[in-house]
Amino acid sequence: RVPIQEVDPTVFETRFLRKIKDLGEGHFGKVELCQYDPRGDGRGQLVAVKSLKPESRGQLWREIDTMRELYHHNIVKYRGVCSEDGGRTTKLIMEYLPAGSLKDYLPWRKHQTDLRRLLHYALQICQGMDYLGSQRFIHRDLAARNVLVENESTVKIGDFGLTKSMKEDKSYYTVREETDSPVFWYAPECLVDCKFYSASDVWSFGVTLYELLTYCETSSSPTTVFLEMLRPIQGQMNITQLVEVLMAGRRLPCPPHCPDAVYSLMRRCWESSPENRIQFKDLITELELLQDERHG
Ligand SMILES: COc1ccc(-c2cccc3nc(Nc4ccc(N5CCN(C)CC5)cc4)nn23)cc1
Repeated sequence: RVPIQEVDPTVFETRFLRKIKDLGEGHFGKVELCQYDPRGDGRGQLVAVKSLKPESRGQLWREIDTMRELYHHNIVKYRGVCSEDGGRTTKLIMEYLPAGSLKDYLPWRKHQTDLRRLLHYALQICQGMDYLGSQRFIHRDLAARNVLVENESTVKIGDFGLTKSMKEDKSYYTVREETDSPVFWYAPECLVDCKFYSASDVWSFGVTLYELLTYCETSSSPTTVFLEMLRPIQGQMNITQLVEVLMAGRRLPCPPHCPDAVYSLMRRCWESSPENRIQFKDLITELELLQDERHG
């Protein structure tokens, strides 16, 4: 009997990985669209391939180990890894979502996307985040740019570059000096104490909900609005000014045409102290109630 060659489907060979285009880059490295075509018939699957700058290699393995353990309808699927030159460079292979992130998708679909659908996306993000929290992970970079669109009824959390595991039962993660941190998505405790709790992800979700209700348009983005609010006196905005404004109780404004009930949900994500913030499981309940109301 000839033994059937056991092929590990999560091992991708470089020679069959054909780059098609760049999908995005960050301080981490980059994500490319590739076709994996081992049969060479041009009918291989499309995949999103994340590679990191060499100095962040350790980070990529943490990200790979994170994604390997996550199975949820609203989290982008891990496909496998591709190691080159003797494992010195490793790439993370994920399912490819053709429509891109909410920031790529929503501004162009503004007129086909009603409030009910926005709340449906918000609910799915909370379901993904509630699952992430149940696995003792903290995302630390939840924003519309990291939420990917599978189709007009499904979105998935798509980037775990800053996700930290809280296995050793700590309740927060101490942020190292981050290069270009998404400060306008950060809760006060992250800005002041460099501490990231699961409740800090709830704050970021509130900002992401604000982005959804403004259709992810750059003109009304959190960065634009906060910078206007801070109107940097001596030009360059600094973290202290942002903290002062937040400690004074200032928050992003209610987006145009956003119902009070939805804005009050955002405000409950932006409570100054983490323990007073609403949790993802309660956000799910509230968003489901709002959905039913909208069913009429
Ligand atoms: C921070 O940059 C990224 C880029 C891609 C991903 C990622 C991870 C895991 C799966 C996945 N699927 C897609 N799809 C996708 C499709 C289209 C576009 N854009 C098309 C239009 N362009 C103007 C912008 C990019 C971007 C991403 N992106 N993507 C995550 C972070």
